Amino acid sequence: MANEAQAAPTQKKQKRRLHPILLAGLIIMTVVVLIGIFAPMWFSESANVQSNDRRMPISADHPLGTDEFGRDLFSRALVATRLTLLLTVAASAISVVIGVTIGTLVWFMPPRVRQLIVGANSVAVAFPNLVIALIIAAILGPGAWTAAFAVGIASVPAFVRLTVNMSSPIMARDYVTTAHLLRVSKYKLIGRHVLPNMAEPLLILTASNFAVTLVELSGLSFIGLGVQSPDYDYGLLLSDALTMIYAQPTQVIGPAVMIVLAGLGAMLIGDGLAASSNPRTRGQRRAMRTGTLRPAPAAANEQAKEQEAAREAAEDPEDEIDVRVRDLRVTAANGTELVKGIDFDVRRREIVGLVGESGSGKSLTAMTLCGLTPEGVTATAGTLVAAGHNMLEPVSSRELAQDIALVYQDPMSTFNPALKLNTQLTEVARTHLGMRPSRARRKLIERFEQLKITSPEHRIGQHPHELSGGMLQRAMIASSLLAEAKLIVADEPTTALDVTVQAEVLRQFVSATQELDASVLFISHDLGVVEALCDRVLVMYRGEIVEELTAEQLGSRRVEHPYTRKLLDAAEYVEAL
Ligand SMILES: Nc1ncnc2c1ncn2[C@@H]1O[C@H](COP(=O)(O)OP(=O)(O)OP(=O)(O)O)[C@@H](O)[C@H]1O
Repeated sequence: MANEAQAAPTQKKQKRRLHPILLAGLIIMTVVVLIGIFAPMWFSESANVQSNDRRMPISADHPLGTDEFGRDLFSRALVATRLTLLLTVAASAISVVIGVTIGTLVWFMPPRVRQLIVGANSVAVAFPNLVIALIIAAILGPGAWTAAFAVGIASVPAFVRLTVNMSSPIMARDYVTTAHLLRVSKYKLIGRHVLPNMAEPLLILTASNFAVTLVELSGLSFIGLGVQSPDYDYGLLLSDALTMIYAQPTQVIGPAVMIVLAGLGAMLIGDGLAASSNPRTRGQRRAMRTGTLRPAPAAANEQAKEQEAAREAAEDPEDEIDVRVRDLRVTAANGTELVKGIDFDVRRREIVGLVGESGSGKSLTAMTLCGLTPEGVTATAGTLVAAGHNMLEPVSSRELAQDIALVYQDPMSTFNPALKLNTQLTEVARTHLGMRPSRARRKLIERFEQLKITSPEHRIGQHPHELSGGMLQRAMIASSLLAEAKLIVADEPTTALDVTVQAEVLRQFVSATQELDASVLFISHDLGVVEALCDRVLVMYRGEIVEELTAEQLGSRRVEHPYTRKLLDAAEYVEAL
């Protein structure tokens, strides 16, 4: 208990910790913004008033020297920050507002018009932003705000694409359909249901795009299409410096450093946001760093003995253990015990079913086993070994991604709607197994064929919203087989499948796992499926494993616990209907 009490405040403190990349980006960006606010107040005179100290070299008075009019170059680089930031913010706002508006409104247009707009947008995305910005700026003529407009418009297609892809699965959700039927106005529908559900990826794109916008605006000013003298931004300062590059090369330092600093800050914020929102890394941080998963407060030597036994078992070829769980407890924030000290093993090549009614704790067990303890709960265990890894100690995400594959219950929320299937499903194989993209693609097509996905070559080039729920579920199973993991944890992997394809998909799934020598923890409500598929079955009831059965015992109905009996009776009743 003392352990628990001590851990709680630490947990609270660590929960607020930002991702290090995001923190670095925010610090850099804060410095740049402060420069933008205060530099024009403090350095305006030395930056703008001409003096006789012309072309002075670097000195204590002039850290970057002076230009041909005697103006301090250090001050000019700092003062230029405000206009540069203002123009970048304006351009970014144009891209976001117009892009998101078009991307959401297309869903209220007739299908043909929508296809036309989405098609035209795909063509626009293929053009480099800078080329589009140059054309618009050349048509509108030179000027700071016309350059901001041109650069802003050039990034609109990227936002349209993201919004269309993100909003597509949201528009198909039941609550949106219901709101539509209830005649909720389209603006309310967008504001209440669509935009909040895609705020995170939009924020990531906005931050990353900010850096690109800043560089493009500087580029336009550099070639004379952006900010015009006597105003100046980083681009114009660089342009002035270029004419003096041989006589006074130090003149480029100020604007160059500032462009890099501001761009780096924005990029790091984008990357940091993306890393924080990645479920795999986010789960790992929660599990490993926030202390939501920790060793049970048992006697330390007892625990060490258990873990040693688990390691030995894993090394013994006669008795290979892929999963060993001892005294796993999951507790909600209000103190309710959701999983109450369960024990089980899964041996190599074994398929173990975990059955139980809704809310019995199956998913919590599976997620905690994979190091993905959900937010709001605390897990403790005496031993927790998954795919040979001691999950109570930090395990690298690379090793986890390689050795444990997860098939989630809800395929719709698992996929990134902005990426094509090939890109996201082959990610682990490419990045962690070092597979060449062409090989990963070929293997994915083979797995799609094995799982009866029609036109696999065409399907892998599609976005998730273009596939049905059942197809996505099969695609997810296919990707779990691609990584050649040692342990596959499948949480209701066939719920969205038609019964006619379910049997065939499960057969192929089993034969693939055998071919890969993988062990499987298979979670299901369906006793029939579990009976046909699994070597052993664990029956879970209100957070406890109440009975463990072999497939044979289940088949011959030799069960003891009244709850298992009830489950069987219910399954037979459904079959008889
Ligand atoms: N993050 C959480 N915070 C608090 N309680 C939770 C959390 N996740 C799950 N629970 C609760 O824990 C219990 C077990 O949930 P779990 O998702 O493991 O059930 P399950 O057996 O997998 O059910 P289902 O088959 O419906 O998915 C439920 O009462 C659920 O409400």
